[in-house]
Amino acid sequence: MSPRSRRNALTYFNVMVVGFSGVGKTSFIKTLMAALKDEMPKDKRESFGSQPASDANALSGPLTKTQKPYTVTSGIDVDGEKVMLTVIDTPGFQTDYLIDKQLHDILGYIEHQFDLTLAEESKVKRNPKAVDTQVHACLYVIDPTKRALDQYDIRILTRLSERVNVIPVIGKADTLTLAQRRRLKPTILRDIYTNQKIPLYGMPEDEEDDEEEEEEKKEENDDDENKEDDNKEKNTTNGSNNNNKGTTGASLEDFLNQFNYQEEDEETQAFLDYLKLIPFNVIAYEDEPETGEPIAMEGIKIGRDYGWGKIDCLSDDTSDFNTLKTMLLSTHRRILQSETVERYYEQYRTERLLVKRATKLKSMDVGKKLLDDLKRV
Ligand SMILES: Nc1nc2c(ncn2[C@@H]2O[C@H](COP(=O)(O)OP(=O)(O)OP(=O)(O)O)[C@@H](O)[C@H]2O)c(=O)[nH]1
Repeated sequence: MSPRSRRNALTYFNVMVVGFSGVGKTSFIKTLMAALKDEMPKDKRESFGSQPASDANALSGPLTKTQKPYTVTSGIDVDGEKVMLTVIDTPGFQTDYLIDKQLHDILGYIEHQFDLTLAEESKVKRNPKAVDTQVHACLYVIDPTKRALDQYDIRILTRLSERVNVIPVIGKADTLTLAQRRRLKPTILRDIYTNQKIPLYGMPEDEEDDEEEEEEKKEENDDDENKEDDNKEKNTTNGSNNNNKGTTGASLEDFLNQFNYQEEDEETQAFLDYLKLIPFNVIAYEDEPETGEPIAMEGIKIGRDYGWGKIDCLSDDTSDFNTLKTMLLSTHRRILQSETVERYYEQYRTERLLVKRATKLKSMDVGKKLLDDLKRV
């Protein structure tokens, strides 16, 4: 697509926010929408025309507990490109008993969007204006009161990452001191990368299928001169085109230390920047209890007032909110979109086809058996 037609085309980008109850999911979404609204003049917003169905009023008024998933949509301009951003808020996880049921519902929502694409693809005449509702990214908001991920977080993250690009975020980061932030981050990463090997978005993968391993060994024997390159190819990053692999038992920091940032291409640099920052620390704005609007503060549009000090939610000095926003909407958006199609949707489609084939074969077997039985009668 030429840069010009890319500018005119409308692209859909859908982000889901998931986590335990009370970690600040709805507040984060309100902060994101407020920040985007602030960046984009009203007339430009209106130029997007009709928007996909969304619960436009869901974010207005005082904060309440989210009871069922809902979406909020906003047309935004990203580097001259029209993006229809939809954010999906989900009810927070609560008790052990409900976690699997809630997880099942969330995964069901994600899979339903794949089914919609499958149905559209199987039409003789496809709708060129079909809305892309696939979930391109899922922010998992981690409870800042935890010292590390617990078994539930690990279970949820593992299941989610089978279907969607999962990005870890620490909510309410203002409730942590700098030392606490510094301790929590590596602990979370150790669990995700070193101990549990959960393939979240961008995570280096160290598991190779046997075929690949054998091929590499063969290549090493065949061409000694290419040894150095082959070693580099032992690394692969989830969601990236580069082939950089982690080493079993090593930390994410060890993995990152293998790179010479300046010498890498733009996409690898984008991944290195991302991996250095996860899990992102975010702080949501403080709302007026009656209206739900940001509290009024001199010189700060969206922030929090502690009495002893104020913070600007958009300032890079206090949180990673701004960086996360840029990463999602600008530097990583296209990769997240293509990963959704190439990795998750394709995987889902293959699974569905296999199930269909197995059912067909089973019914053929049953039919054949019936015929055989009838012949015998
Ligand atoms: N200090 C602080 N408080 C926050 C922040 N974000 C949200 N809160 C507060 O945390 C409480 C819960 O926030 P919500 O946004 O409703 O949390 P949620 O995860 O959507 O909760 P559920 O709807 O139950 O799933 C509210 O009292 C918010 O004001 C934050 O960044 N810092």
